[in-house]
Amino acid sequence: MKNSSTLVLVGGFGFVGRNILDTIAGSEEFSGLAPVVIDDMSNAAPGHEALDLPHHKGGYESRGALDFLAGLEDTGEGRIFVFLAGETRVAESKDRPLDFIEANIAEPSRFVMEAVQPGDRFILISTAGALFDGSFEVRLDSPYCPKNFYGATKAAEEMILQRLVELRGGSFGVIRMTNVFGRFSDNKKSAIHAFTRAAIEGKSVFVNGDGGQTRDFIYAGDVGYGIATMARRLRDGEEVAPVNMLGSGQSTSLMDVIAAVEKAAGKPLAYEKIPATDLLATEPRDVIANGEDVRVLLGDRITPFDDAIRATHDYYASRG
Ligand SMILES: Cc1cn([C@H]2C[C@H](O)[C@@H](COP(=O)(O)OP(=O)(O)O[C@H]3O[C@@H](C)[C@H](O)[C@@H](O)[C@H]3O)O2)c(=O)[nH]c1=O
Repeated sequence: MKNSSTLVLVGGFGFVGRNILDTIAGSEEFSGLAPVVIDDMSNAAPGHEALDLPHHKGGYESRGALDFLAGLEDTGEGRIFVFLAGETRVAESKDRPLDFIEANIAEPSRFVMEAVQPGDRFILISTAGALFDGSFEVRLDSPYCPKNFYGATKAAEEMILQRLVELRGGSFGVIRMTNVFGRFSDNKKSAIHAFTRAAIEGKSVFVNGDGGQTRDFIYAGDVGYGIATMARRLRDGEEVAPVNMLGSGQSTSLMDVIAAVEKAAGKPLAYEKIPATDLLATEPRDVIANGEDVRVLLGDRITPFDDAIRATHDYYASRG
């Protein structure tokens, strides 16, 4: 039996990181991965205090984070980085574009130059929706055509970090995700989370446009499993593709999201349609990931949409 490999989750106490940690803690399959977390706590999901694992609370770009990495035991197996940090709000990227360059390109680049060592493996978490214009089914080899500034920074980040990681003697892979929803999303402002919280609290929501825009929504538990699986395959020396995608392979409109949230809540959700013309012009109308491509990491382990909405509703309902 090999030693465990250190799995460094940068931004690991946030929404997706917490789902990865949950997966790893819950299954023998991932016992070869020893997670550690670097997180500035700006988006930490509740309950991280109870997690018993090595961590550094502070920005990954700070000296303290690099010292933390240097102080970890060398298992002789090399490290696997999962880089989750960054700006993700499509709607905000047109208002403060330079923040997105700093958070999605400049700071991650500096981190790679300082932290990555020969033999390390680096997984960048990226977006499947925002890299493309929404006019075709997204495939692993689809050419970049972002419609918004956020997507442009993620495309640039993928290209730049790949080169930098390789310059540092590491190996690079990317996992692009469609719209993720589910447990530990307390700080997320995205549609399903906003709608679920509003349904529980009896509040009203805004629907941009006609609500006919579609997204490929994927349950966060599946995303946690998919990312942990890529890390586990790297650790075991299995062949992995440089570009990977996590999605459900199904498309759901915003109005269908409302119907599913109402079903889970057992009551109607009040909403108001607003034009939001400027914002909609910068978004893909439809996002769907190719069904075969998402099975590379997930196989058939894709949670049905209604079950995942119910689990999300129950998570919020239980939090009171
Ligand atoms: C939050 C919200 C969204 N919308 C609309 C905007 C979009 O057309 C659609 C989906 O919006 P969002 O859920 O915000 O996601 P989005 O489709 O804008 O996509 C993004 O999702 C983010 C979570 C990721 O970080 C990004 O990487 C990207 O995938 O719903 C509303 O109409 N009302 C709302 O209250």
